[in-house]
Amino acid sequence: MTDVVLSLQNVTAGYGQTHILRSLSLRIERSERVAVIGRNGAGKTTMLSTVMGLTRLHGGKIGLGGDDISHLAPHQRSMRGLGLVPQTRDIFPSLTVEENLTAVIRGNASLDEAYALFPRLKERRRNGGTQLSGGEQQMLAIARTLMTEPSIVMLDEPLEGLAPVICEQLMSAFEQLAADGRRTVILVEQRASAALAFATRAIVITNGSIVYDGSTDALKQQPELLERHIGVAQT
Ligand SMILES: Nc1ncnc2c1ncn2[C@@H]1O[C@H](COP(=O)(O)OP(=O)(O)OP(=O)(O)O)[C@@H](O)[C@H]1O
Repeated sequence: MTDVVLSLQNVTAGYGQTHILRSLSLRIERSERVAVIGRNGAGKTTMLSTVMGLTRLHGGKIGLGGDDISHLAPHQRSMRGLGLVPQTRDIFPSLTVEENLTAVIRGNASLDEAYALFPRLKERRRNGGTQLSGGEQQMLAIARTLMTEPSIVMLDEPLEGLAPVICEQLMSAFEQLAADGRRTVILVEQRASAALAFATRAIVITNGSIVYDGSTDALKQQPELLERHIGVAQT
């Protein structure tokens, strides 16, 4: 039996009158690890922001659990378990690490859990957002989203601009997030090789349309498809 937690049905969305996503459909099941990959400008960020309610939906439906959330505001989607870690990180620069976390904490979320995932944040808990390195800011952005107790965590290019050693730490944190099956993780990444190593399912987007949706293992067996839609340099 399938347990679909997130569904997009013929979703068309964009900015102003411009359509970026073109009749996009997909169904994601509980505890899946999904990589969304594609070239710059393919529409990956637009897909996440449309799911979160931050981009205008021109047509189609978005379902969360059994409910149609197409017309809910972003905070209502957050209350229902959607969590987005935006590419822009959006931490509060004038607050300390701990204040950033406590400002959004909800339900049973705990600082201890966030600090266990990112011990570096505990060391830096009294530092202001602007005093953090890029990697620490990314850790804080992720931890902050976890404070809202999401059942679906959407990460938008979390590795962008970070040193390889930090990327490894973040990838290991994503493993922990997904490990116990409590959360569905959707990872949008330019670094396709890292995303494909993490995920069991891959979605490739080109020009706002899905050109591949299937297992990562099967995708890895199709280098010509990867080259055409992502570029060898990105993998
Ligand atoms: N706020 C906006 N207003 C108008 N057009 C936008 C806006 N944000 C993105 N776009 C356009 O939408 C298209 C898809 O952009 P999007 O950011 O979703 O792509 P992406 O696959 O996430 O790429 P990247 O890896 O560069 O972030 C691009 O043509 C982009 O220029």
